[in-house]
Amino acid sequence: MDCRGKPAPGHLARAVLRQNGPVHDHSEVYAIEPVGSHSVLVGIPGSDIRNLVRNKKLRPKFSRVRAQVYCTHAPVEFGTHTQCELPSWLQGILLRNGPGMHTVGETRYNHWFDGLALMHSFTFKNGEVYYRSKYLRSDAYNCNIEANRIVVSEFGTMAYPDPCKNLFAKAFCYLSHTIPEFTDNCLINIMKTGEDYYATSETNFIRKINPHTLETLEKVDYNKYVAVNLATSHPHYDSAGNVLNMGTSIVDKGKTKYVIFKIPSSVPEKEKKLSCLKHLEVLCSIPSQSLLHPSYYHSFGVTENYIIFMEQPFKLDILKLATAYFRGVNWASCLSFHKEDKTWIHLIDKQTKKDISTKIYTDAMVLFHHVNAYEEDGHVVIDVISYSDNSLYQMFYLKNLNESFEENTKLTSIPACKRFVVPLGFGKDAEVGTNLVKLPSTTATALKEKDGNIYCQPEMLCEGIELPRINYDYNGKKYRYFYATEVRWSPVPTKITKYDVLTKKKLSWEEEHCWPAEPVFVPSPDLKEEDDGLILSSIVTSDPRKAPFLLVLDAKTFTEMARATVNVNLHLDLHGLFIPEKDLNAEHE
Ligand SMILES: CC1=C(/C=C/C(C)=C/C=C/C(C)=C/C=O)C(C)(C)CCC1
Ligand SMILES: [Fe+2]
Repeated sequence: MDCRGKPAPGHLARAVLRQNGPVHDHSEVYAIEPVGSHSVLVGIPGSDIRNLVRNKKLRPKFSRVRAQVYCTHAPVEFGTHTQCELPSWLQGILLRNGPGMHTVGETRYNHWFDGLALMHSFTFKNGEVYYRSKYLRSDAYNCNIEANRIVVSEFGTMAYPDPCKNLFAKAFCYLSHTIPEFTDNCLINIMKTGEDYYATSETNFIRKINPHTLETLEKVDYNKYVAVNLATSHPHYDSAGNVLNMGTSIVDKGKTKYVIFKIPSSVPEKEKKLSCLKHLEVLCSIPSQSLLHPSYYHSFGVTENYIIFMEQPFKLDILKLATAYFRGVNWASCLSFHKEDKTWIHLIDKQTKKDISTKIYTDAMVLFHHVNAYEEDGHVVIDVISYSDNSLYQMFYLKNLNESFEENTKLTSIPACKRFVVPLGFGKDAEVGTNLVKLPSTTATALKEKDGNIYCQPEMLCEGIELPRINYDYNGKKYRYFYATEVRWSPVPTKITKYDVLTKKKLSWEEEHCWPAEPVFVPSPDLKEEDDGLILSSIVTSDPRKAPFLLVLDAKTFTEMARATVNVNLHLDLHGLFIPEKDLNAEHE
């Protein structure tokens, strides 16, 4: 795919946020990009889902936007202005990613996860907040815009690039590769490698971006550096900033395996111009239980000494994937949940780079997000958010997200935060049937079975939460708090919650008509306790009279410190990261 793109929408709103100054400031705000021919999409009121729900017509395009900033104390009502308390140390960029455009010309994607990536940034600089959003100019985006219709397949939409061409020629082209060419519409997250930032999804492609301008840079194929067809968009980072990620290598040299790899955070001085990816190193691989049915996974866990991989029975069917194009079905239909199978818990020893030999398993489940994991007194504690089926993917079909979405999208299983505990001694000398978990703080169990396998049953921590985040300094370590959005029986989050895994108590923020995004924890520079810091979340509003805003909460008390109201339409997004000013390379500005 090498089609060249046309200018497309993007806008920047600048909002002055003065500390201890006037409590509200109706600042001059301007759009910086020429509004292109497709700009009408920028004018969609609110998030895509909100738009669908209210079934609004497209708004006319605009080239100027206004923003207001309100600095508030909690509890607040919209429009209440009190003294601003945004700390001066909050300097940097909150970068976010998610699906943004679901319609191209007359064609429409089927699934919310298909949307063309829209990146967002909130820049905190000298007491001012700047908001910017820009579509990722992926090849998928450029080809679609050029054709004025969807021509690149996404998760829930199979597209047919050239209907006028002989289908057999196309069929042959697809047959010659077992694994089809996947999209580079990197809509899920942002990854940092060294000084570079990438928009990421779950295919073999990532797209480098400029974190200051949100411009799209090189397209990188993981496959050039490591033999993977898929890779997660939830990598881990160690204290030196090295990236640890996992991908699936499908039927390569007759084998399907999960590959764990490291991308170093720096490259030798003489190679300064080269990307860290050139120094990617494979740490180890785990063979898939089945050649043609590898597990699907969205994230994985780490502790000080182990890498944790949950091989769940939510699986990709490779034969279905290879033939989906001719059968006229989407990639999503190649995933299926085998509820009668087990979920295998793999612990990979970082030192020996080997999967521990004991077989550890739990019941069938579907899991997307690991919350955190750590080692304690000879046990590995693994906190995840799991489902009892794959209804999550189902409910994000756009046909369900219409006016009656509350009825259509009732989850048949709600997300549950569960704690699994694996005893590291593996009960070599223990009797069959013994519970090997000796941690007094948990009700999770691990039973030794006749064949030496260990059967784990989790402790339920809480229900109805998704998009978990922690203070990342505690990643892989014993921790106490996580922050998440609260969802009940619908896909739309209505609260942000701080959960204390020790006391099982919750603190929440909510406001009428507010749909919060994933809460990002930013540690305070003089951090003494785990929750010394701020929570940043962008809030989409479901009432058109209420402007969306960036919310700043005190992570300790969960009280509101400030909100920056932006009079442009924010979209519901997926994931992102905060880049502290010290990590920003001023050269790119
Ligand atoms: C395109 C494509 C894929 C895309 C998956 C996506 C886009 C998943 C998004 C998951 C999210 C957002 C989960 C949230 O919890 C697959 C199935 C990996 C493989 C086939 C090609
Ligand atoms: Fe995710």
